[in-house]
Amino acid sequence: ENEKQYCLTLNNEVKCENLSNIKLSRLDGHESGHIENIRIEDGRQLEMKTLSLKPLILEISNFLTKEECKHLKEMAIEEGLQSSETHNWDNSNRFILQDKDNDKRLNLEEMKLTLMGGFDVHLNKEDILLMYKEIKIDKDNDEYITQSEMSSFSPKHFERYLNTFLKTHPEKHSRYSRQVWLKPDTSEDEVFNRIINRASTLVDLPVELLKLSDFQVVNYDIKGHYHAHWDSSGLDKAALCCDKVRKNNCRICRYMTIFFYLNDVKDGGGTAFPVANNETVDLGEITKQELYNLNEKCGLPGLKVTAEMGKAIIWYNHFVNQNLGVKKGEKWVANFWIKVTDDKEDDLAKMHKYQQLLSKKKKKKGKDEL
Ligand SMILES: O=C(O)CCC(=O)C(=O)O
Ligand SMILES: [Fe+2]
Repeated sequence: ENEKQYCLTLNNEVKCENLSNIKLSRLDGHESGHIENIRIEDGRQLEMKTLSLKPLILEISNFLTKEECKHLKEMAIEEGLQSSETHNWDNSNRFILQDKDNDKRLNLEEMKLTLMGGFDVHLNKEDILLMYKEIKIDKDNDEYITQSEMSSFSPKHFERYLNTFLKTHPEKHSRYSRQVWLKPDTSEDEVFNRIINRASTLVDLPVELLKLSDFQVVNYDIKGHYHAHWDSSGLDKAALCCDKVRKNNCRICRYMTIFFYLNDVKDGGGTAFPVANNETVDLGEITKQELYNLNEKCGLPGLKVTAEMGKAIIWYNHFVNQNLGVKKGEKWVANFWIKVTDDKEDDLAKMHKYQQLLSKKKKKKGKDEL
């Protein structure tokens, strides 16, 4: 009866409810192409279009105004963008020899997987053969690397070579961009907070949840891209969500992604979902056909979304997505990754606490203004 109450903000209203009454809402899908009119807080009427049902992907053009896009870009520049690395090259603990067939040597395919895991690079056979030649590892030229051929090489040797190689082959990066985290929880920026509020209304999730989530602005230059990937980790792993444990083996728990395009790209720069609008997804096939590799596969088949300033797309995670690379101009986007762990009570407690903090701040501001 005396169940604990949690207070959360939605549509500018704080509501307090029992744990069991609070549900994580999820927008409904309609058939692909379906358009629903929505009205946002500044009075503008927008269209929300269903792009895919499986997974649910929705598109809202002009969700952000030109000024808001510009503002987010400026905030990012002020904060300082840094090269995106999906993997920390300093610790080579992901460099694990992928001797799949257990024959105590690596064939080209196995080396490819080894380097992909260790350094987030997408190499083809020619790239690897060139590397063998340059670093003189394949002594007998048989395209196999045996234990003895490997013995005088360490991950550092590969790393050094690949660093140089990637400078002239940026398309072989798994992710080639610059990025910066903006901080929704502590930011007092009015425009940013307005955007967060609008997004909260759009996806029908409390402001506190969005404010405790991850917001990242990304800038792509020519050849900038991000290969197909998951925005969230798989559920099957025996690890805790990264919020609770800041360990190497934690799971990234992102319930959904709200994705913003902050400029019009002159050529290229779309986002591809290679397995969208599919009833069944065969992960083995994705890997085998390298559907995640945009250089080789150009993001086909599946859904492609063009980059247009102010457009927002939202989707619920646990399916693959991919982009197409910038051909001309540059590309600015922002990811709003909505984090939900597997512990509802803990999430709500955090949000509730944050809600109290927010309302305290508001009150204080009010007093100061008098
Ligand atoms: O830039 C894009 O189109 C997609 C980027 C993306 O998926 C990501 O940053 O996680
Ligand atoms: Fe992504």
